[in-house]
Order: sequence, then C-alpha cells, then structure tokens
Amino acid sequence: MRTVEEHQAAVDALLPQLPEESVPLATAHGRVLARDVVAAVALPGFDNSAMDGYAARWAEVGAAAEVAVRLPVAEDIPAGRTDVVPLSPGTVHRIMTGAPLPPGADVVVPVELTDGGVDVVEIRDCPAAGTHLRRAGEDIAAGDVALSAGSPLGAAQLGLAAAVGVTELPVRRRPRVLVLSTGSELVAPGEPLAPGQIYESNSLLLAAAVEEAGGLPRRLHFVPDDVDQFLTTVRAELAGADLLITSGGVSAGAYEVVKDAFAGLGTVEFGKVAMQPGGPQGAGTVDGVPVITLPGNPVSAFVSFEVFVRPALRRALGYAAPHRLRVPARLAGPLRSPAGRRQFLRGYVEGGEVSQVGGPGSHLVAHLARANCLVVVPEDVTELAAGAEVDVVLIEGALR
Ligand SMILES: Nc1nc2c(c(=O)[nH]1)N[C@H]1C(S)=C(S)[C@@H](COP(=O)(O)OP(=O)(O)OC[C@H]3O[C@@H](n4cnc5c(N)ncnc54)[C@H](O)[C@@H]3O)O[C@H]1N2
Ligand code: MOO
Repeated sequence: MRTVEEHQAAVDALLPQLPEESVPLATAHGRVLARDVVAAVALPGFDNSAMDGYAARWAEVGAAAEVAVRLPVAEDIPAGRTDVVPLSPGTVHRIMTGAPLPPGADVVVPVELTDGGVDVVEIRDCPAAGTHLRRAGEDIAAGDVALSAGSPLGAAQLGLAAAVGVTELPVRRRPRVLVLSTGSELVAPGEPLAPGQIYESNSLLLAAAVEEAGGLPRRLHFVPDDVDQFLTTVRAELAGADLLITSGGVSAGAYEVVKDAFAGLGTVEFGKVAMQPGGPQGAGTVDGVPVITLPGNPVSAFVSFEVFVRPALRRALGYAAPHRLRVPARLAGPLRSPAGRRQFLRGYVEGGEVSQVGGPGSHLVAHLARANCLVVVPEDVTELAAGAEVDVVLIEGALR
C-alpha cells in the first residue's frame, strides 16, 4: 500500500510545468504569474498630495494652530496638472488629492481647516510638518519586483500590475483536463430514475474542482461499465489533453471498467493508498497523456482530487503555494479513525474549533457540501478526545 506522500509524488511526476504564454491584463484574473514582474515606474511616481487643500511651507502656516493665518493662493493644482510650479515664499497653492506637490511645500492643510479661499485663504488650523504628503517611491521603487513568480493574480495584484504600467502578464497555459465518469447505474440529472439508478454527479464535482484549481475542464459524457465504450470515448478526446481524470471502476468488483480498460495499455498503475476516503487509486499515462483514476464514491473523488490532483495541477501552473491552507483547530467532539490510514474527515471550522460534519462514509455528499474543511487524522491516531488539536485543511467554502 502506498503512503499519501508516495502517491502525491507519483501524480506530481505525471504533470510537467505548463508552457508560458502572455495574456492581456484584462483576462489575467485567476491566473498565476510565471515570472517576476519588475516595476517600470515608482509608486507613487512623484511627491503628491494626500488631501484636497493647500500646499504650504509649514514655517509660514504652522502657527495657524494658535491663530489664523491669511496667505495669497498663487496656483491652482488639480490632479493631472503636468507643469510643476515651485511654491514662492509667502504663498500657498490650492491643491487636490493626487496632484503633484510643488517644490518648497512641506505640508498640505486640508480644505476643512480653512475658509476654502480661491485668491486668498484663511488657514485656521494646521497639522504637523510633513502631514498629508505622499512621497515618490514610498510604496515601490522603479526596478523593484512588483509581483513575484508563482503569485496568484487576484484583484489587488492586477491593480498593482496596471499601476506600474504593465499591459500583459506572463502566465502558464491552463491545462486542458478531460473528466470522464463511469458506471452503468448513472443517469443524467433531469432524466427519470429507474430502481438501482442514481444521478451522475462526479463529473460536475470534478469539473468544478478542475476549474477552481486553474484548469480548463471538459466533461465527457459518462459511460457504462463497458470497456469498449470507455476506450472509444477516451480515445476520441485524449489527443491534445494535458490530463484525463476518470471516476469509478477502480476497486475490487467484478466490473471495474477503468482498471480493465487500462490493463496492459499505457503505464497506469492501480493500487491502494493508505488513506480514507480515497483508498483505491491509479495513475500513469495512456498514449503519452497523464491519467489519474479516482474512486467513484463522490466524497472519495472529491478528497482524492484535493489531496492528489489539485496540488499537482497548481504546481504545473507554477503556483508558489500549491497546497491549501492548513491550520490547527480544537475538536468540538471526540472522534475515531482507522489505524494505518490517514483520514480526511469533513468538518466545519469556526473560531478555532472544528466540528465533524457527518460520518466517515464516502457516499455522504450532502454532508460534504456543508463542510468547510477536511480534518486530517494521522495514520497512527485511532482516537481523539474533544478539545484535542487537529490539523484542518480549508476547502473552498471556508474561503468565501
Ligand atoms: N471488495 C471491495 N469493495 C470495495 C473496496 C475494496 O477495497 N474492496 N473499496 C471501496 C472503496 S474504499 C471505494 S472508494 C469504492 C471505489 O469504487 P470504484 O472506484 O470502483 O467506484 P464505483 O464502484 O464505480 O462506485 C462507487 C460508488 O460511487 C457511486 N458513483 C460512482 N460514480 C459516480 C458518479 N459519477 N456520480 C455519482 N455517484 C457515483 C457508485 O454508484 C457507488 O455507489 O469501492 C469500495 N468497494
Ligand atoms: O477509500 Mo473509499 O475511497 O473509502 O471511500
């Protein structure tokens, strides 16, 4: 039986880093940066005002804290004015937020502390010298790394890229991932169910998980437990894919279609991993394309994707942090776990305390949908008391 880490390494080895491509900023959301991006300009690019008010010499207006000071307004500087007129002694400039600070000014008096005068202003109070000034380069200097390789590109990162004048970003191509469910009991949602049939749900679950991990999923129409149909469906689509994920047909039954189809074909190896759920696993290549065969129980498919596929996809995409956030939490109640298997129980964590959501059964998809974390119980732990500390892996729901 493989350890979790051994199977993780086998899956990682299947997925090489994806090639780089350049994408316009407007379509880079959700991608991950392939190379460092250096700031071509400093931020702020020039000394400027943090307030609407009056740029002044503190030596001339500081006394307004005790008694009002009246001074002529020599210039009006809206944001976007590009000529810079130095501040002459004995004058102030009316200035707006973001407008360039005139040389000579060392304080901006907010308009609220004045009478708002246009030609002459009465300054009634004054903050300390140096207040409300934004200095060139205090956020980032030109030539510094603005975004480092491996950073996910969210709202703040895209905002920064635009702020330093970037128009395109280097990212890694999204992997094209085929998802194929197997099982003669499966029926498409919306169709009537005969006794013994169930709605096919894993392809939706896995395609969404692929997308969330940064891949481009393509759901193939599910197939019954029939080797010929399975291989025909796979072969029609495999060329050009970066990965095929299958669900079902990998345990010990009489009709294990995925196992049977790939026996003697390609390099897919089947075996057990010391974990629950997600015991039966397979990984290898077929026609040179990486293939990962997940167990069919919906919770097993989900947990297997989380533990093996998601980190491998994210590593291939270049993420600096391919794994989910893992944090300690106190157990709200006691739990038991099988010896020799790492268990990934479904949990709900809040305020540092985690409650188990449903039992360990890998068919409990409704409970999975209410969980926001996986509770990780190590292989050598069989019992834990309420209050014991465990590691929890935060899954999607936790991050909203
Ligand atoms: N004798 C043994 N039986 C089983 C073992 C074992 O070691 N020895 N392992 C068990 C474990 S653990 C798991 S997990 C499952 C894995 O089985 P398969 O990967 O072969 O999956 P199936 O038998 O096809 O399905 C299992 C279960 O999940 C339902 N299912 C399958 N596909 C879908 C789908 N696309 N959407 C919704 N539900 C799906 C299926 O109806 C079954 O109930 O094997 C155990 N048995
Ligand atoms: O290991 Mo199976 O994946 O329990 O449910």
